[in-house]
Amino acid sequence: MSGADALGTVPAPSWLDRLRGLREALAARPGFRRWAARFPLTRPLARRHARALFDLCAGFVYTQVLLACVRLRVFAILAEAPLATMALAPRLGLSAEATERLMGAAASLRLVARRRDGAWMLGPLGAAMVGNDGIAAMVEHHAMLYADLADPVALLRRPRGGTALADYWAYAGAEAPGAVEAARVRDYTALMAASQPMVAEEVLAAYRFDRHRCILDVGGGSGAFLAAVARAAPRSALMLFDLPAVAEVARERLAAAGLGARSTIHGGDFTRDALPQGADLVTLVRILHDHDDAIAQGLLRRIREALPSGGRILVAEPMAGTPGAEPMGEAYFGFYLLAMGRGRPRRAEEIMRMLVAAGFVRPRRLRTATPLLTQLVIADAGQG
Ligand SMILES: C[S@@+](CC[C@H](N)C(=O)[O-])C[C@H]1O[C@@H](n2cnc3c(N)ncnc32)[C@H](O)[C@@H]1O
Repeated sequence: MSGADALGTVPAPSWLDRLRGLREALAARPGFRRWAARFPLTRPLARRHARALFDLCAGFVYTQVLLACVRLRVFAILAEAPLATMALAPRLGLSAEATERLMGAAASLRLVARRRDGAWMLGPLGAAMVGNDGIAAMVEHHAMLYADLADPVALLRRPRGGTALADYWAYAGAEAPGAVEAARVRDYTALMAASQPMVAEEVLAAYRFDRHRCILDVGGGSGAFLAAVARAAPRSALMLFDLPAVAEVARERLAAAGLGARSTIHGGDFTRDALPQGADLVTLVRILHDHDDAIAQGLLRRIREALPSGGRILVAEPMAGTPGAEPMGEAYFGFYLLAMGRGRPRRAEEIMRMLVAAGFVRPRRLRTATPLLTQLVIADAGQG
């Protein structure tokens, strides 16, 4: 909420807001914009703004270019070897003309690049997608979000639910999440497992897990994160808690990874059931933002109850207000979770306040290499 009171009266603006107001009032005048676009000192800024605004208007087209590249396996094909249009076209199942059209668009987005001899090679962004099944899976998954966002005003006005994403994330609107059937958790659990390695890499580089005797991953999905933790903390016992249908998948996956003897799997509903005791570290990876405040706060309280004094909680998820990646929080996750029908992105400071309200002490942030992917907050279970 803003600083406005219940009647909507806004307090006097700060001098900085006054300056901003003046600048935007000028920019809102077409005559000033025409002048700024020609005047040498303001021209670079005017061009940057025009480009940023164009990118906002056209972003959905860029996304579809990326989707076409993913569906046609362009990056995997060019990772084998650069190819000329005539050789690439049959691999993509496109005409030479359509291949040129797609590659030209992808080159302008730095997904691919044209060599001096005319052959197509990977561009810097396409290269970053090679071998990263998690990004490709998210690009495919976005087809659903794209459909839900077709009429954003209607989405903002309608009651929750009735969207493709609310149906996909079966727990989001369920009266009794614990009763959600296996068939309804399969797809999201596979998507989470595919995108988990990039998150686990960030978290493991930022925090030492081998100082803990027993680690409980709440909402641990199929165990992809716990399996990565197991390698970094070979002597720690492992516990996972998730909905019963997901817990079954985790049991099989961890057993197949040779971690059956080290891990205990618990099926349940963390909005109602007590969490298992015995861990000195509880991890919550990509969980809190999926839930409204009351559920999220209740979950933190349950975790505090399950931890001994001196135990610790680690929260890892993309957070609002990430410097340099602000649209990822408020715009992307804000609207993704709106379509899903539950939850909201929170700032690290807000999560720290919630942790204190749940009885944790010394909440603090840990630095990650790519805050866009995940930020980290830890806190300790105080006495009592
Ligand atoms: C977004 S996924 C994250 C999975 C995993 N932590 C990861 O990062 O890959 C959220 C997880 O929370 C689980 N979950 C949601 N609501 C739950 C509830 N009420 N009780 C137990 N688990 C729940 C889901 O089944 C899902 O596995």
